[in-house]
Amino acid sequence: MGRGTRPRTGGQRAGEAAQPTTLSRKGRTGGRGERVRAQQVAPQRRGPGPSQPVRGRGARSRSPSSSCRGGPDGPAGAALRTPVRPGACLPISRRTRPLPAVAGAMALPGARARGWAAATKMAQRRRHAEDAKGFPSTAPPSSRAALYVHWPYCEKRCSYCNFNKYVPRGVEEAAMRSCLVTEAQTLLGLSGVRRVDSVFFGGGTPSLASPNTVAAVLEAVDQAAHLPADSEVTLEANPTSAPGSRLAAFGAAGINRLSIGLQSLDDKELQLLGRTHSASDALQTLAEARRLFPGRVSVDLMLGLPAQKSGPWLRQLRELLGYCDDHISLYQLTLERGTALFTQVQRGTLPAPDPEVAAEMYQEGRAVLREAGFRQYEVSNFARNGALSTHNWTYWQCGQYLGVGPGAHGRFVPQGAGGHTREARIQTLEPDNWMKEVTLFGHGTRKRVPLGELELLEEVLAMGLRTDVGITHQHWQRFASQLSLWDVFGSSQEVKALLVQGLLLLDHRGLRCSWEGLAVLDSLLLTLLPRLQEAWLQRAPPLGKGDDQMFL
Ligand SMILES: C[S@@+](CC[C@H](N)C(=O)[O-])C[C@H]1O[C@@H](n2cnc3c(N)ncnc32)[C@H](O)[C@@H]1O
Ligand SMILES: C[S@@+](CC[C@H](N)C(=O)[O-])C[C@H]1O[C@@H](n2cnc3c(N)ncnc32)[C@H](O)[C@@H]1O
Ligand code: SF4
Repeated sequence: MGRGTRPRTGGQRAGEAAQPTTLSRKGRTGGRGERVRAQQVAPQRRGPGPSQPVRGRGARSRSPSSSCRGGPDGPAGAALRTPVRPGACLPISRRTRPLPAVAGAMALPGARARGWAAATKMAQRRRHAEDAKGFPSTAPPSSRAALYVHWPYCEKRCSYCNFNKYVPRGVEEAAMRSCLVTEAQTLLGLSGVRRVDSVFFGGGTPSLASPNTVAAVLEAVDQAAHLPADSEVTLEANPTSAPGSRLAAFGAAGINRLSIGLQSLDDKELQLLGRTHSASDALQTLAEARRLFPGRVSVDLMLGLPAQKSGPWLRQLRELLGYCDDHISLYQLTLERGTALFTQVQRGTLPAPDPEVAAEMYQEGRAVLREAGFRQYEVSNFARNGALSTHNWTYWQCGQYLGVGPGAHGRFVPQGAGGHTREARIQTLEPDNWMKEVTLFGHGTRKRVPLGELELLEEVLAMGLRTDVGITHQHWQRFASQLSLWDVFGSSQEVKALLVQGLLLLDHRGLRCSWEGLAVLDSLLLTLLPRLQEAWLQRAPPLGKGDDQMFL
């Protein structure tokens, strides 16, 4: 099938948790407002607006998987117009408009003043204490979770970025640290989680935070739950904010995996993106990171920039192969309304990125990585030597995760809320407001949305198919014990057509995309999601409340 003959897409936007179809459903949030307040959620100010529903016409034409991290993202229909959208890793996408910088705060106090010794000591204490606790590694899913921590500050606004980030004059780091610790403790308590399998410090630019802050959060997590020494603990690092000595201090604080925002190996492109680093800065950081965290360094590389051509980009990728470690993420640029790049393209001072060229880059790029021994384990993510990101894997497998910090997202079953219903949560976006709320309530949750049965299944489908293993029968049954994958998809003629075209596989293992299918996942979901909705509505009535699903 030639290019352009079928709707193509690939995934979601870079760097976000691919998830909640739910938080973004119009009409669902309104009626819950009162209940939410009654549940003592911190007062709402503003935040991500409602996004497109998953069902209905608008939703069909956009990719559910494109809503990756904190809010609705790309324009409706982007999934059809855009050939591939590799990118994002987390659930919700965000319509988080960057808010004004925090004014009048002091410059980086905290760790720099205190030195790294405290951080190192804390990390060591954590490691030693764990054996004594004797936690079973086979804790039930309801008592396990991943934990995301959002550091909302950056040195400078990149021209393309619409994440929840702020460029302050200074940061009240001690206050921020204390609030992150408090919120982590509160959410761990609310969730009843007793074991944290991974922690991810994302942003913003968490490599601007002090290692003391990272250590304090990890210490709190370990005390409130249990953080095994071999848990994956990732930090996103920007090249210019992460010299070797600082990276080492993060290692001493408990970080054991780094995700470097390299973005490009072309200085002109880096300038266009408004990055503060050069290609040589990026390579130097990468080399230092590999020395300190061998086998546990990832790089983000962007594609589909205005005027970018496939040949030179592939040369960059090949060059990168000479320097990189065992994990690479390829993120297609999403032109975000409200960013400098969007305005430049809108005014015609820059050409719009060509989706056909981006599709070509993605297809050829993934082939290059395959040849180099990388497994494409997810739409945008490639690993060799088993270096998959376990944190992001939890999101794709619809495991529980807690979101700590301004604008963080989480999904977990709150204890004491009368049962097993999983909730999507989003924390208040603006850091000062979030800190006030954490101080008052112990957390800055601004929205809680219980996930309905069908919504959860839609997520299991849309998220699971992003991975190369797809959805096994066993995995599906954890969420839908009375509706098998065969029941849902086995008799659909439309699904059969996708199987015949070799885009999808449904067999004794479960449902998954083929290599070709993974690159056009969003278009497959246009068929699969409605089929799931139909089958779910026609299913035999459940025996009793909660009998047909486990919401874990
Ligand atoms: C851009 S991805 C980069 C991942 C990187 N390529 C890697 O392999 O580690 C950032 C990750 O942070 C997490 N994340 C980002 N924003 C988040 C948010 N607001 N709430 C929860 N998790 C978030 C997700 O796990 C997402 O995959
Ligand atoms: C939000 S950043 C946070 C980490 C760090 N500050 C950095 O810049 O690498 C995480 C990733 O999201 C990607 N990203 C942000 N906005 C994007 C967009 N509009 N399109 C594609 N990728 C984007 C960045 O390139 C980066 O690799
Ligand atoms: S440094 Fe990262 S989070 Fe900050 S503006 Fe740039 S891309 Fe966005």
